Amino acid sequence: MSQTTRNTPDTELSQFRVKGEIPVPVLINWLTTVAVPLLVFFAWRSGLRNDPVTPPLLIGFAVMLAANSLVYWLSSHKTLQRRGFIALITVLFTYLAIHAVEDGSAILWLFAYPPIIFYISEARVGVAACSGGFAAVILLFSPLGDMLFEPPYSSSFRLTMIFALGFEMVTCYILDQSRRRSKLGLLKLAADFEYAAKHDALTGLANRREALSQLDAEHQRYLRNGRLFSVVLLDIDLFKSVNDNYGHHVGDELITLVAQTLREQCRKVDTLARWGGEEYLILLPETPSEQALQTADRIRQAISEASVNTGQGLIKTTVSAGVATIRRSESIDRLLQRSDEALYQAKSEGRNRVCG
Ligand SMILES: Nc1nc2c(ncn2[C@@H]2O[C@H](COP(=O)(O)OP(=O)(O)OP(=O)(O)O)[C@@H](O)[C@H]2O)c(=O)[nH]1
Repeated sequence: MSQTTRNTPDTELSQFRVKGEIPVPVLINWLTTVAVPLLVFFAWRSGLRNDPVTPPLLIGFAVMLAANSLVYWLSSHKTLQRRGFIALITVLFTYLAIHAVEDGSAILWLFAYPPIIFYISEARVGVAACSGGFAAVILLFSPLGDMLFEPPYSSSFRLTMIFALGFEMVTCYILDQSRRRSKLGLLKLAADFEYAAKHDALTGLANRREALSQLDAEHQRYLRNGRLFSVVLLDIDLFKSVNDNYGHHVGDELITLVAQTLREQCRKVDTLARWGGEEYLILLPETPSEQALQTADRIRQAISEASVNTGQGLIKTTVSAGVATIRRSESIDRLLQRSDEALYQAKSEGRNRVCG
C-alpha cells in the first residue's frame, strides 16, 4: 500500500480530501453563492456610472457561475464543475484587470485568485495559472499595457501590486506543497495501518481476521454461483520441540519458511493466512475436494523438503493438514470445524500427512 501512496498522482492527490477538509464542490458552490450577489452589486454600481459594457458582462458571469453550480447539482460531475469554475474565474479576473471596474480598485480581487486556484486544482495547474496571471499583470502594468488598455494606476500602485501578487503566489505555492506532503504522509499512515490490521507481522501473510473476511466473501460467492471452494488447515509438526531445542528465534524462522513455501506453492487467488501460532489456513477459491487434497499434499511435500540453517546445522520440518470443501448450505464455522477435525485426524494418524 505504501507503494500506492508513493505513486499517487498529483491529479488524484489534489482531489483527495482528508477528513475535515472542505470538499472542492462545496467550496466552489460556496464561492459561487458569494460571487453571484457581489457581481450583481458591482454591475448595478457600474450601471450608475453609465458604463454600458460592464453591467451586462458582470451579470453574464453571475449567470454562468450559477449555471455551472446548477449543472453540478443536476449531474454531480465534479471535474466539469471544477474546470467550468476555473475557466470562468480566469476570464472574470482578466476582465477586472484590464477594465477599470470600480475606478480600477476591483483589480484588488486578483488576490483571491491564487489561493482558490491552488486549493481546487492540481499543483501544476495552479503554477501555470499563477505564472500566466503574473505575466499578464506585468504586461498590463508595462508601457505596452498602457498602449493596449487604459489602466488608471500610479507607478507605486503598480509596483506594490506586482510585488504583493508575486509574494502571494509564491506563498500559496509553498503552502500548497506542504499541504500535499502532509496528505501523502496521512495516506501512507492510513495504508500502513490498513496493512497492519490485515497482516501477520512475522510472516506477512493475512492474519486471522483478514482470513475470516476473505472466507466470508468466498462463501457469499459460493452461495451466488455455486462454485465450490476448499480450506486447508495446516500445522507444523512437533513445533514445541524446535523451540525447546533450538530457541524461539529458530522457531520463528521455521514459521517464516513455511509461509514462504506456501507462497511458492499456491496461486495468486488463494488466501494464505497465519491462523494461530504454528497453524496456517489456506483458502482455495473454486477448488473442489480432489484438487484441494492434491494441493495440500504438494504443499506438505514441499515443506518437508525445505530447511532452515541454524548454527547447529540444517533443520527440517513436516506439517499435517486437514482439508474440507464446502457442502450444500454449510456455514463457515462448520466448514472450519470439519477441516480442524481432519487436521486432528492427520496428527493422530502419525503426522506429516493430509486428511480430508
Ligand atoms: N517460535 C515461536 N513459537 C511459537 C509461536 N506461536 C506459538 N509458538 C509455540 O508453538 C508451540 C506449539 O506447540 P503444540 O501446540 O504443543 O504443538 P506441537 O509441538 O507442534 O505438536 P503437534 O501440533 O501435536 O505436532 C508452543 O510451544 C508455542 O509456544 C511463534 O510465533 N513463534
